[in-house]
Amino acid sequence: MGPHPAVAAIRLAVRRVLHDLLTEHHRAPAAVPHALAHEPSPPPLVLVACSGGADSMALASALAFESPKLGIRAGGVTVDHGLQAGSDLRAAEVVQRLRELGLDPVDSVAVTVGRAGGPEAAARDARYAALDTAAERHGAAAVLLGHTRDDQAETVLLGLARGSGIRSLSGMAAVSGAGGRYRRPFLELDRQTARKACMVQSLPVWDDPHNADPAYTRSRLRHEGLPALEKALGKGVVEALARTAQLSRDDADALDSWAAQAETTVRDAAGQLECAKLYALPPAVRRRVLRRAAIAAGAPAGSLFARHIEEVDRLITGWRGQGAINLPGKVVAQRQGGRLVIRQG
Ligand SMILES: Nc1ncnc2c1ncn2[C@@H]1O[C@H](COP(=O)(O)OP(=O)(O)OP(=O)(O)O)[C@@H](O)[C@H]1O
Repeated sequence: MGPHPAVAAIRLAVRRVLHDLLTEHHRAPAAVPHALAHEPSPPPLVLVACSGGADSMALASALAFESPKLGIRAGGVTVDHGLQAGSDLRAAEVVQRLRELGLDPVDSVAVTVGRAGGPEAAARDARYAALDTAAERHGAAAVLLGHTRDDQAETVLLGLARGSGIRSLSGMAAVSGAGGRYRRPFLELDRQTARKACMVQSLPVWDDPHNADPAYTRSRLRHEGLPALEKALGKGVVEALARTAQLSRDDADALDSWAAQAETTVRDAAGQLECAKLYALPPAVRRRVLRRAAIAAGAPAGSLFARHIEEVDRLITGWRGQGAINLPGKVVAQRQGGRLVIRQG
């Protein structure tokens, strides 16, 4: 008898990603010192980022099962955010569970969570910094994350509520980070399947109380927003939102490359942006050109919002002699004799 369907599903999802990694590894093996150049390159190491929750425990179990069959080394990292009493004990417990699955090396990394951008963003920044460091320390080829289709649907809704265009609707990528380090094998799998896979394999899981705390936006969305949407629109809404993410990502990539090309055609010989040529571009491309120009002038991408770009756009499409527009990073945009000048002032 084969494994339970939920276990088969998580293993298949992980196997696909491991196959991709092996193909990439054989195509571009890591640089080796000259003396070792003739020896076979060591098998790649893949780490699972594990909170101890159902999604990442399911991921760890599937990695532990699939990696030896493909000659891949598998390890794990858990990050202790230090946000709850006893979080160090919980991290130690996760380490033990990962070792019991046969993963090696397994690390627990304690981080200090700052305040920048709010509690969720600060914890995320600290977590990714710790995962980056762990991956580099061990020379890992990839770090697997347990984001599911449900997480993706939540991310799309959060982007939609920000009102900043299709890039923010495109959610999380299956491959991201420096050199494609982060992989999300469960992005097309629902949370229930991951949880079920843990249950049937008798894997103990830890339910993060933050996930149920209504003080957090994502938690409210998970427990109130999405269930209300499902009630109104039907069960397929999560899948539809996840599909929206993929379609939006492709559209956003296409528009970005269009804008990169257009930018070279709207500058004069001195490199200044010509307002008439900007005016002739489709709005979606023009706004991207303006955003690129503002970032090139020194505006930090993370602080540059849709409303900033709309104001700059009005210098082109709604010109009535407005003054200079102040942008984040002390960048100023102003119209001067048919040219749009964007510079740090
Ligand atoms: N403390 C942590 N240590 C290591 N990895 C983490 C930690 N917290 C989250 N991750 C990684 O990020 C992924 C997404 O985490 P998040 O908390 O957003 O989702 P989740 O649905 O609660 O996941 P999980 O059920 O695995 O905790 C996790 O599946 C895991 O891979």
